[in-house]
Amino acid sequence: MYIYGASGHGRVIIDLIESFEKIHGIFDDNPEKQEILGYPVLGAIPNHFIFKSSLFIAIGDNATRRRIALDLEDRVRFANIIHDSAIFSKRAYLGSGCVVMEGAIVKVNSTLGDQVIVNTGASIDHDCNIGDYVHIAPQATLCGGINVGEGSLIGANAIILPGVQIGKWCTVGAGSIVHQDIPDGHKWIGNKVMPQPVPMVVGK
Ligand SMILES: CC(=O)SCCNC(=O)CCNC(=O)[C@H](O)C(C)(C)COP(=O)(O)OP(=O)(O)OC[C@H]1O[C@@H](n2cnc3c(N)ncnc32)[C@H](O)[C@@H]1OP(=O)(O)O
Repeated sequence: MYIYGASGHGRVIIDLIESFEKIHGIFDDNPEKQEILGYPVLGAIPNHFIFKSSLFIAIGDNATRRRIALDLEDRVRFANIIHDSAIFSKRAYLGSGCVVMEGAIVKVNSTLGDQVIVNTGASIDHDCNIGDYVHIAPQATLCGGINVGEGSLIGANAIILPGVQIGKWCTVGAGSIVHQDIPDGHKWIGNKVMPQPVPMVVGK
């Protein structure tokens, strides 16, 4: 597997996979990144680089992960990573480029889109629909029947009550309790939605 991204999330992914997966190379556009956890960083991906295995985009920022995935989707297959300690229902589904980290749970009839991060100990209960480029942060709890739109961040330890619909490119603050639907592009902090939307990601 190749890895794109040599910052914090890159370290997490290397640490997660290196015991069972050969790392063929690590890329990062930032020339100052020369080394990560003892592995050399090869710089940006050259234009005509031929990948001999799949790639994982190890970038936590949802909009950046989306941009890179759209740039590279015609050139390489994206890997999925599900840690051994995660519980991923045999009746749950996922796209490509996703990671389900240590102790996370994805239950029956739930679906992850592409490039989704289900971080450490997060719990996605039955019949949830998680859009592309979403990040469910550590220990967040999604009850049953929740939709999370493309690009949204569910902060650490947030709780989303059953059936809530969260729009695209929303942010839910750490530790929040979300009891109502959130429109596209809005931020929710604590127990209420903020009045002003944030700019949505459009185009490539
Ligand atoms: C492995 C990992 O690290 S994965 C990383 C996962 N990331 C997270 O879980 C972080 C999620 N992000 C947050 O919780 C952020 O604080 C946000 C997005 C909710 C708010 O960010 P900003 O819009 O920059 O707001 P800002 O920091 O200016 O705070 C605005 C107000 O909300 C308060 N506030 C910020 N976050 C929270 C929160 N989670 N809960 C309650 N209040 C909060 C601030 O104290 C401030 O209050 P004030 O106006 O009375 O001073």
